[in-house]
Amino acid sequence: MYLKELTIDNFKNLKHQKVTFSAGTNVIYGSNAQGKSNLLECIRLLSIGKSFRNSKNKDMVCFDGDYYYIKGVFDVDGEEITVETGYKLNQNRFFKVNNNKIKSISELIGIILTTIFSPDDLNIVKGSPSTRRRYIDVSISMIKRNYLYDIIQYNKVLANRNKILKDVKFKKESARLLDIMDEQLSFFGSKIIMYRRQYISNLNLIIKKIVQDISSEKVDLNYWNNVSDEADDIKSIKDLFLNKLISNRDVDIRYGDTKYGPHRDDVKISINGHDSRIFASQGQQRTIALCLKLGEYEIIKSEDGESPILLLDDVMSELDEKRRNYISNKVTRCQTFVTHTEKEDVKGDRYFLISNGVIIPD
Ligand SMILES: Nc1ncnc2c1ncn2[C@@H]1O[C@H](COP(=O)(O)OP(=O)(O)OP(=O)(O)O)[C@@H](O)[C@H]1O
Repeated sequence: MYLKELTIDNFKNLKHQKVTFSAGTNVIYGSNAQGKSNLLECIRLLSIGKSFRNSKNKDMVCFDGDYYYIKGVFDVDGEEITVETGYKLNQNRFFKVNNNKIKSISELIGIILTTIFSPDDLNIVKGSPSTRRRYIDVSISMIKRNYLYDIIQYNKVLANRNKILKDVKFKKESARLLDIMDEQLSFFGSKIIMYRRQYISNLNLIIKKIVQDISSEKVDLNYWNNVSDEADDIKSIKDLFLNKLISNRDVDIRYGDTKYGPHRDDVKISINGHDSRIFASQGQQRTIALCLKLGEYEIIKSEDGESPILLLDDVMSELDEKRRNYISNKVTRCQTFVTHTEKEDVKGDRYFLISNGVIIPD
């Protein structure tokens, strides 16, 4: 799959422009703060419906404008697919696929596959469990169509359950409501746990191979959750989860919060047998982050049959030659966007200079 043409209007410092790209490697170069990452942000937004820099909608609107609009024309297995998004200040954002409005991001994710490498990937290794959950959830959503829907539903039920738990006027009706919510929470939660367990076990196998190729370290991923250590079929996980919710209900009421469930999940990453959050050096953290992303790329490719579009945001300069070559050899025959300050440093099929928000093909 590849992005053929991108139309951008008022997205951050990128004013109105239409650009066509190569199906191979597109090198986006230019000085600092010219709009290179903003361009990758547009492409990622069309793929997962969210900014990879966690920008809010209003912050993505150009300072002197009141809306932004992005349209990408993609080739997916020979078929042309158009994805559009737009936002006007104080209105709702919209997404369209082939001119049809879609209701939820869960219908968008998985159509245009992308994997992004950015310096912020280090946070997956050293950040909080929620950062690792987000990384895993986006990766799984790309390949499992209903996964994001399950997550959204789970979070809605969880928020309602916590609201009831905190309600000082806890009554008999509240107990009945909690019965219904525990049933729903265990229904959606068991699916999330099962998919995460399968995905992380698969990723762990792939990463072990990648690590061997690029370093002498030993990296291990372990899925951690407080519902079930072993069970990997939905029914057993659901029963275990429901029992925990019911038996812990009094404690949950006391704390006004739900103790058990995938909202507390983590991925424990160890390097040479030690917790990477505490013991990994900067260089080792970078190696792990790179392997996590390469692993994600491999899984999406093998599950979908199509290579995701690769977005390499300012990462080449941080890697040594061995790792740069490894990426280049690994990701052949897929469309790539690489941002860099110097044109000469990166081999590409087409080059684009970005200057003050204007994309100029060479
Ligand atoms: N809403 C906005 N409206 C206009 N400009 C914005 C907006 N948000 C960010 N910018 C500008 O976009 C520019 C940053 O663009 P970007 O992050 O893409 O830079 P870059 O070329 O990747 O730089 P670097 O090489 O330093 O990473 C900054 O000048 C910033 O002020």
